Amino acid sequence: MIEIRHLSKTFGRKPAIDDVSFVAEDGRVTGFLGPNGAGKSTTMRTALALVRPDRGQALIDGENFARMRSPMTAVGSVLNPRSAHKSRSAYDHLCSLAQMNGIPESRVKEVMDITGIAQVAKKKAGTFSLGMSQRLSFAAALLGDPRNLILDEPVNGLDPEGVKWVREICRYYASQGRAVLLSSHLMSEVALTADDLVIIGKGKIMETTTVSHFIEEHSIDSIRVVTPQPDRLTAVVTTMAGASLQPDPRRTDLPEQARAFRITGIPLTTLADLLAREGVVMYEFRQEQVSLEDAYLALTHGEAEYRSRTPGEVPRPLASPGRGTPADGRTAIGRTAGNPMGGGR
Ligand SMILES: Nc1ncnc2c1ncn2[C@@H]1O[C@H](COP(=O)(O)OP(=O)(O)OP(=O)(O)O)[C@@H](O)[C@H]1O
Repeated sequence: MIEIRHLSKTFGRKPAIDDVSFVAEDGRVTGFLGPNGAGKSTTMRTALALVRPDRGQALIDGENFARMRSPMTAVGSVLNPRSAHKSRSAYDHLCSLAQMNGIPESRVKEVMDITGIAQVAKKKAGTFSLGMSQRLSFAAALLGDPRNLILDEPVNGLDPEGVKWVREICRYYASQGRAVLLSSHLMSEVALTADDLVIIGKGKIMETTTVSHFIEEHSIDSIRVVTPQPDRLTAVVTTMAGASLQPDPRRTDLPEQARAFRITGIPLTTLADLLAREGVVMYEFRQEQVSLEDAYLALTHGEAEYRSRTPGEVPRPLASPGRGTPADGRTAIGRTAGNPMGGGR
């Protein structure tokens, strides 16, 4: 069990985490979800005594990591896929970790098989792709057959088979009664893997719940209707108690006179019958579910430290005629607006 109790840490003047508390229970995968810079890594690194907190404490099976006699059997961690010495082979890297921690060499072979890197055992870690490096990090984490796993964005750089494998490893360890704490900024990934959910934004815990409860709470059914008669549609829907209608901004190849709406609070069949009876013309009529990713983004909106913008949202500097400026005064977005994806730090 991993217990995070009232952890706070400020770097310089900036609080990275502020009074963070939650428990990753045995036998469950706990998804630790938050946008970039939310404080996930700081929390995990504090639990592993790599960051000293200003306040609070983190306990693994009731013990402080820094005071553990046999840390590798208590907790395995995947923090940085490129942590192995570049000029060492994967095998030598794992052997030296095993030796330092009193783990038999036979376990090195086992974890290489489990993580699928046995074939590249003699290759230098520096030549590994990001995905292979991530597998090597996992091999190191599993060496001590740990009772707990702390995994910081473990699917980064993995191919679909690797992503599925991480999911299976997490589920397998949880099924054995161990605690798995898994960070991600992708709700879709966490929803497929985790039982419990801790959502963090700007260093503060925003929600602790279970994945199934989050799905139940946030999966709202809506009906998308496209019609050339928006006034008639609005008039019909507003007569229905509990129904509400909003314009749907996703205008995918609509005829000019058509408008798209999202309608909630009314069963699909009731609405279909009503619109047919009233003779409202429809070009499109279908049920949609708000995706979990949308619900999560709505929850953490405003909590992201680094937000990307689409090229259209980035203000264009006024074009002054000169070298490289098209003759008609247009500016080239890619050149003038920087990286439209933003995001990194
Ligand atoms: N060693 C450090 N020195 C200064 N600031 C730091 C340090 N480590 C983290 N921070 C800052 O603390 C905040 C939280 O960062 P953290 O890495 O914990 O977030 P995160 O949720 O893991 O983000 P990401 O998903 O991008 O990895 C950020 O503002 C970050 O810049």
